[in-house]
Amino acid sequence: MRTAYSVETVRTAERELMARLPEGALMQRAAAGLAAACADLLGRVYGSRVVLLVGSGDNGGDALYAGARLARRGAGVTAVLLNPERAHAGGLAALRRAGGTVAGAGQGEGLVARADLVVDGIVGIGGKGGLRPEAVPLAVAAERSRAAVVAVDLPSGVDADTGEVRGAAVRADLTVTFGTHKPGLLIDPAREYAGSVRLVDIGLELEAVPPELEALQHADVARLLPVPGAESDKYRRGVVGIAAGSARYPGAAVLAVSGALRGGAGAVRYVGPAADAVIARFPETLVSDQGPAKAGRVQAWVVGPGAGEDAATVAEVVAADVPVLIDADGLRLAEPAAVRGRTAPTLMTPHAGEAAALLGVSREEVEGGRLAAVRELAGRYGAVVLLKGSTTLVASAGGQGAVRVNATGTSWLATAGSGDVLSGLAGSLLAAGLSAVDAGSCAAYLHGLAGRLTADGAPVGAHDVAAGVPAAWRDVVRGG
Ligand SMILES: NC(=O)C1=CN([C@@H]2O[C@H](COP(=O)(O)OP(=O)(O)OC[C@H]3O[C@@H](n4cnc5c(N)ncnc54)[C@H](OP(=O)(O)O)[C@@H]3O)[C@@H](O)[C@H]2O)[C@@H](O)CC1
Ligand SMILES: [K+]
Repeated sequence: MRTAYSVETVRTAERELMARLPEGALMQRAAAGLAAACADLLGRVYGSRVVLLVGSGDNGGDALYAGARLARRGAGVTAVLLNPERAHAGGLAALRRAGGTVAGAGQGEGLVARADLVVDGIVGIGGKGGLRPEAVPLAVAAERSRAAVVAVDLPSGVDADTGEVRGAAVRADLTVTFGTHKPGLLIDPAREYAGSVRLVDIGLELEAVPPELEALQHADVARLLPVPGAESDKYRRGVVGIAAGSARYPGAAVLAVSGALRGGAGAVRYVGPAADAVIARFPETLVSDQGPAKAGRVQAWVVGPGAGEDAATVAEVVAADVPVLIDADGLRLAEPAAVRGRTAPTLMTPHAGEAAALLGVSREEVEGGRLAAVRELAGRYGAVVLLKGSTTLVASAGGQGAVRVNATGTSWLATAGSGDVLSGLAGSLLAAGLSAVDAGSCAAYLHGLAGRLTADGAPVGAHDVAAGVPAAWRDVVRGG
């Protein structure tokens, strides 16, 4: 499991560790890891041109000490000081001793344009808001230049705790972060600014503290996925009910069923007006022309994909005493009080637009502040909420505790019907006995991986993604 901790938690752990270590030891650990990552990226350090962008805090100190290490290995290192009076004194002295030079902010843009490597030490976890105006031209020059850009701890200008980006921020090829991932490194939009992320262990002790974010890895998903025992029959493996599709949108039903068939349930039961289309494509589906309440036993329901205006079916499913996944039209049609009143687990799976409608805010607000939005929805509905997107988030019912973040997605998954497949898949995992948080996060993981494996750099349709789920599942259980 990969975890990310809030700045407040990092600060507390940092204080405790600093009290036990000689002064400056932590910064030296950070700088050593940073310099090693820079050297790896440069390939040849000797003779390379390195420009350090140095702000007034310890983030700049890390950059200066790392620059000193690179200068000792023969790099030409120049520090551009944004605030010369307040630059880290020890770091500056170390750089000078190693043969590095110092320039004012006015020379920065020209230096950046000619550099092989730019180290962004403008601001780290002490930052508030986007970049300040004096730092913006340097960030722009770094983006335009052919130099590799390495961010120290975080790309300057992004919010460490939320992943929000207000105004300009540095775009990095690599972020070298210390002690733990920060939430912003795993959540869009900030995640996109970070490039690839390298974690440097500086000895912070965080195991006893609850993280802000958790990201499942292959081994975690492999442990959670259902495995049928020798005694299993279809009912013991779980039956998932799909109440989806309409005369207008029969395809949503077909796609939800296609996901459900690959999610580990022993059988898929379909109720709704698209039974013919479903059976034609997937003859193994149990179809019923009765409503959900009369359809026969299921261990979990999926309701909403392509449901159109069928509020009665949504209400019937929401009243069921088994785990329920509510998606798409179902999110709009479900009575909030009925959802809140449920006692069995509920999993809601909105995309940003649907989440915005439920919260009464703009889509941009949800996309810019995904973590707050998913927690808020989970709190309001007392339900597990899976907020879809390039970094899908899953919040526990009530919105407290660690939020799961999924990073297996690919932008090729932004295709019509892809969400219907995800719903079926997650519903199937719910029926197989996973908790709503596990079902949602494992489904997002498999769905993202299936998208990657199937797309392999080319456009794919939602049905291809569903067909790719078994390969993703095998990849996970075989350890990648
Ligand atoms: N955690 C750990 O264990 C370790 C942490 N370490 C390192 O320390 C870093 C944190 O250092 P920090 O606390 O000195 O804060 P930092 O991020 O340098 O910025 C503060 C300065 O930035 C300024 N500023 C604020 N907002 C701004 C903006 N938007 N745009 C531009 N400037 C802005 C603000 O200026 P002021 O408001 O005072 O004028 C203030 O002076 C951390 O990220 C990591 O790199 C490692 O060395 C070792 C172990
Ligand atoms: K930085």
